[in-house]
Amino acid sequence: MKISISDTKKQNGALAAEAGVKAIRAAIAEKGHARIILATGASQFEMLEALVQTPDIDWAKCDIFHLDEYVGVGEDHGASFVRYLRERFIAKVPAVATFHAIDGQAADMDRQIEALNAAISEAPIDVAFVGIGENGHLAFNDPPADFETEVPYMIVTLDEACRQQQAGEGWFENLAAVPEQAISMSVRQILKSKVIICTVPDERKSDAVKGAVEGPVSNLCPASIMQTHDQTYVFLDAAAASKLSESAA
Ligand SMILES: N[C@@H]1[C@@H](O)[C@H](O)[C@@H](COP(=O)(O)O)O[C@@H]1O
Repeated sequence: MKISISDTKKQNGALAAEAGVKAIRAAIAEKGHARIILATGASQFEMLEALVQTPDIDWAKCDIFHLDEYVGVGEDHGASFVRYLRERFIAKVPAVATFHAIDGQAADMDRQIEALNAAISEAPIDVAFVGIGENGHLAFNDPPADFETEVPYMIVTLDEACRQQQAGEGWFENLAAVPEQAISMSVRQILKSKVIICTVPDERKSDAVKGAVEGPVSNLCPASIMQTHDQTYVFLDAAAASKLSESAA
């Protein structure tokens, strides 16, 4: 893992976007297109703002894969991650080649997952933008996460800490309103990305960041698995990095 620590969230997001853009441009230069995974959540706000403002990215040569979504949540809901990606990314860049959105209300969920699995398995992913949850989750793989399954997308059960974070961030009225299941990209699929750009601002993430960066690789802190990936870049603001040892900070 390569760690970057910025004074502010804004600067952190800008640096994360810049690193991601480098990987996107390299993929387009090398093979004519880029395959990109996008995460959602509060942690991605500043990175996405910087990403969509970056000039001269040939978005028509980019395939976008959606990292995770709540089961039962449709685009009319304020917490919908598809809605988030449409508003904060798709609407702000020229047309992309493909956008593989996850529909939380798909009538045939198994069929949707099969289609997503087929699409993402067609070719390697060049860059995955991810965050880390307060409970250390990677996408919606809560602890203890499945580090083994090779299935690209699957239905997962959310733990209470994760559901509390979502309610706490204001995406839902209260804990009871947060779905108990989600469709998530698997840990192994995320690790298949050539480059991983992990953007994590905020003090409330500082324990999870310490576990992910300095703790043992353990499915009790799912994000720690990124220590085993050779091109993971972790972008922290000072608050998120505040519990790291002196040497890291
Ligand atoms: N499912 C989302 C992920 O896409 C995100 O990367 C991560 C960090 O969360 P947040 O950005 O809301 O802090 O977990 C969320 O629950």
